[in-house]
This record gives sequence, C-alpha cells and structure tokens, in this order.
Amino acid sequence: MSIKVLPAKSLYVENSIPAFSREEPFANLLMDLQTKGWSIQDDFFSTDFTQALMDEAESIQNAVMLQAGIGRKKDHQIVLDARRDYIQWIDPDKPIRTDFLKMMAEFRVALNRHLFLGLFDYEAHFARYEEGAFYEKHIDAFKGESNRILSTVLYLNEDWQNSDGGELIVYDEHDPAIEVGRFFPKKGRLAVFLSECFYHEVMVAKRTRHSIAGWFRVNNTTGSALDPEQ
Ligand SMILES: O=C(O)CCC(=O)C(=O)O
Ligand SMILES: [Fe+2]
Repeated sequence: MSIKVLPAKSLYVENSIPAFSREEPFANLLMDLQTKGWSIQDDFFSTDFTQALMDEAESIQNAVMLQAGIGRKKDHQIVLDARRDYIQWIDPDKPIRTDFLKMMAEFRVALNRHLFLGLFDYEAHFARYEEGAFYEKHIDAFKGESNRILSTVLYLNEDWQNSDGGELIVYDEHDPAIEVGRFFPKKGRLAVFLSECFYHEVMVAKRTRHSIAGWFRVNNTTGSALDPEQ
C-alpha cells in the first residue's frame, strides 16, 4: 500500500497543513479498520499540531461551551444522567480550527481512496469533561438512521495517568456486553471506529479531560430530501 507522507514539521505554523506525522499510524489504522472496524493510534498528528489544538481547547471558557445533549445537533436536549461534557462545534473561523478541518478533509480523502467509504464530510466539536463527568454507554449512530459513518476522538491531555480515569471503553460489535478495549485519553491518541457498530462509554474523569470528537459522514440526499436539511 503506498501512502503519501509529508515530512513532519518541526514547529507548528498557523495556516500550514501539517499532514500525517508518520506513515505508520495511518497504515495501522487502515489495517485495523479493515480487520476489526476500530483503531487506536498514538501520535497520529505532529506534536506541534496536537499542542496547538490543546492550546485552543484550553482557551475556551466553559461559559461559552454548550452542555452536551444526546442526539443530533438539531434535536439538542440535555440529559444529565447520560452525559456530562461541555462541547463547542468547530467552524473554520480561526487558523488552527481551519487547519484541523483541512487536516481531517485530507484524512477523509485518504480513507475514501483506501477503503472506498464514500465519506462526504466531517463535523467535530471540542469536548471538555470536568472532574466527575462521564458519558454512559451509547452508540453514535443507529443503522440506517444517520449519516455518521466513522467516529473519531483525538485526545489532548498532557500527562494523563490511569488513576485520572476518563477512559474510553469500546464494546464488542456483536455482543455489546463484552469489553474489547479500554483506552486512556492520552495526548495525541486518536480513536476511530465505525459509528453504527460499536457501543462505547467514557468513564468518570477525575480531572478535566479535553478531546475533539468528530464524525465522518456520508451524504444521504435523495430526490425528496436534502441532506443536511436546509
Ligand atoms: O471522548 C471519548 O472518548 C468518546 C466521546 C464520545 O463517545 C462521543 O462524543 O460520542
Ligand atoms: Fe460516542
């Protein structure tokens, strides 16, 4: 499999597109998606790029973030028993945000090229779990009801210890009672999984936990309905 790799930048420069930092995590991710439908890769992007995203995540005030609800943007509702993070959707309104979206667009094209997924776009938000926050076991998309195909979570936390909790638990595709993996939200780690196939859960975080959660989507526009709704 041949993958175009751009050289890692030594310093993050605004407006630059720091592509995949190394070939290996991308190749491993493709292999994992093909064989098991989910993947966890460390150091997916360059250190400087990940740091710039963390700086941005930390700079957002809680007051301007939304209490996350269950479901899609349009049917936003707050269910505190199920989920307790703060989110802010990412628009291309600042250089680092623009670069992140460009980066994920590049990633999308590469995934389409290698796995023929037909991914059409990507939506993402910063997520902040304050101490005590969690997200109970859920699935990001129900078969046939959503255009979310592939979920991504990029973790941004420096020096995360196992005792800080907040781990992502991934459950078996065929038997969601079985845990197949538990992953701490370490800086630079990227989790990717098929949105309709894997139940997952975020355990209680014992300190503030930063991440960017996102979804690659297909376009479900049909003759009678525009997607997204206008
Ligand atoms: O932050 C994580 O580890 C997972 C977040 C998640 O499941 C979601 O936002 O849908
Ligand atoms: Fe999720």
